[in-house]
Amino acid sequence: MGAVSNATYLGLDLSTQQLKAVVVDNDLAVLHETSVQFDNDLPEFRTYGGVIHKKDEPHVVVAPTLMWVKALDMILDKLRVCGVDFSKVAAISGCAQQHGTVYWGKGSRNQLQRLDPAKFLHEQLVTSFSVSPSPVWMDSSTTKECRMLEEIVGGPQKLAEITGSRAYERFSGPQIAKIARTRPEAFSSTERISLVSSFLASLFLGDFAPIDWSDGSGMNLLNIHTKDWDDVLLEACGLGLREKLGKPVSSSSDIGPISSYFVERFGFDEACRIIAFTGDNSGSLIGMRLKEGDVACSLGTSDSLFIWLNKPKIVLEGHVFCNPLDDDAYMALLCFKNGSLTRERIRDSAAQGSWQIFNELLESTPRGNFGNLGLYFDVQEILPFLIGDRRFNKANDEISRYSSKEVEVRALIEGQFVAKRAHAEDFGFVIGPNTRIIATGGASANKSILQVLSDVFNSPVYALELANSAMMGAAYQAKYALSQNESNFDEITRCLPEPALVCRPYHDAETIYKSLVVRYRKIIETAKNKTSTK
Ligand SMILES: O=C(CO)[C@@H](O)[C@H](O)CF
Repeated sequence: MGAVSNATYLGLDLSTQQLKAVVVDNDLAVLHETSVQFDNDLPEFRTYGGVIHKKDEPHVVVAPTLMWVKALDMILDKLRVCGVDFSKVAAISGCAQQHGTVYWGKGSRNQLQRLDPAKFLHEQLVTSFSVSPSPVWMDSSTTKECRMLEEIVGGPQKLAEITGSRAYERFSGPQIAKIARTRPEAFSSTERISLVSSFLASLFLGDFAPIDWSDGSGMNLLNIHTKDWDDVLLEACGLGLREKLGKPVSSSSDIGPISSYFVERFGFDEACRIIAFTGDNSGSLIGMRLKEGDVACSLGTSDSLFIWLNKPKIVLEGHVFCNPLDDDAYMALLCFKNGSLTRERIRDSAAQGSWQIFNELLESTPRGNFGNLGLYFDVQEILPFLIGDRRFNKANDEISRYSSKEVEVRALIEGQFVAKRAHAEDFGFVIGPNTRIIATGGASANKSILQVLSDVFNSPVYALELANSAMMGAAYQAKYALSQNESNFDEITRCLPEPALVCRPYHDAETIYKSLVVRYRKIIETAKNKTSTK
């Protein structure tokens, strides 16, 4: 079918809380967009924020694999009811929450290859998974496996040099190693291990889809220089892992035709191509059309900062991933686990659950918040590795509560962004006079929050018309991958509007927040020392 003028492209984002889908035309304009919210639309799975926190196993966080399958059944029917003509879709790509792992049991490939178009996917795949529910990125129960991986290659610095990151609890390698150690029978009966991204691609492909280099960089298993698995790390995690993972591919690979299941059930053209799916942050980098020098700030379930890198660097905090658009480039990522769910907690406790009241409270307090600074970590934070709430007054005494709700609200938002700036500077992000912060994710629609982001980074903040940059990135990748022999990515996306300026920093911002960043560093050093001596 190729890139013909009336072609459309389907992009999906399987994020933590929902599955989102968008159909764009040949000019990448949105024709249809819809979503399936896991908690509300699939209540039978009893998730909160799309995940399940295991009560009897601290730090274990999972998500029902079959819920994701059922969400795909639902979202395609929602698109069909919206009037989408699937026969025009020339290519499909997607992205998904990173690091989560899906374990396909013995015989599941055969099931994928022989799906009955008269039935729902979830009816046919209910027995396909050897491990379910799936461990997801919010899990932090694999510290033992992290230390093992670092030790086997000669330490965290060496692991970061090979895979782009020191070992992190949420990364797929430590997660797989834990399954192999604690559930050896399930591990040995596993035919294929997918990331959440390649799992979703497998459904469309009707076969096991390969892991792409960019999302594969979030596993502590892929050598980001050779773009191949590191055998020492594979063997340390589990026997036969190379075969279970399959060969990783470039993120803009055409991985094959759509499964006949979708042709017969939904009317897709058999010429529709499936493009490799990738991680949600990589999808956002594509959707934001990030330029060198820009800093992307994604404000979602997790918050993340990322930049384009022309070459890798070795860091002990943060991550270097293979670039999803340019096979010779990279991207830097800093991830903060306590994002929107923490903001919603304080919205509910301090602002009666109303964003309007939240914003009024935020705007009623001065920059610097009378010297108060707060850190709010509902779940084990990644950067810094701390958990719990910590509130400090202007004398830097830790206190149990603030005197007013408006101080609490500002302490949350300033604390989240001061932490981001401190860790970004430690990583080597250059925040200078020409820096643009490009905001995306749900909270990027909140101008009051973006004003604090602008002040803390002393940089102007821009936002895209569409907050769902990861989903849009998937649609752009679908078209780009089909057309990359004729046009480069900039040419493909030139028709799109540039990010719009939302706010600029106040003149006093740099003075206020430069000192808050110093204070933040001292607070977390003290807190980490206290935690390590416990
Ligand atoms: O863990 C993360 C990145 O390393 C998060 O951004 C997840 O991808 C969110 F789904």
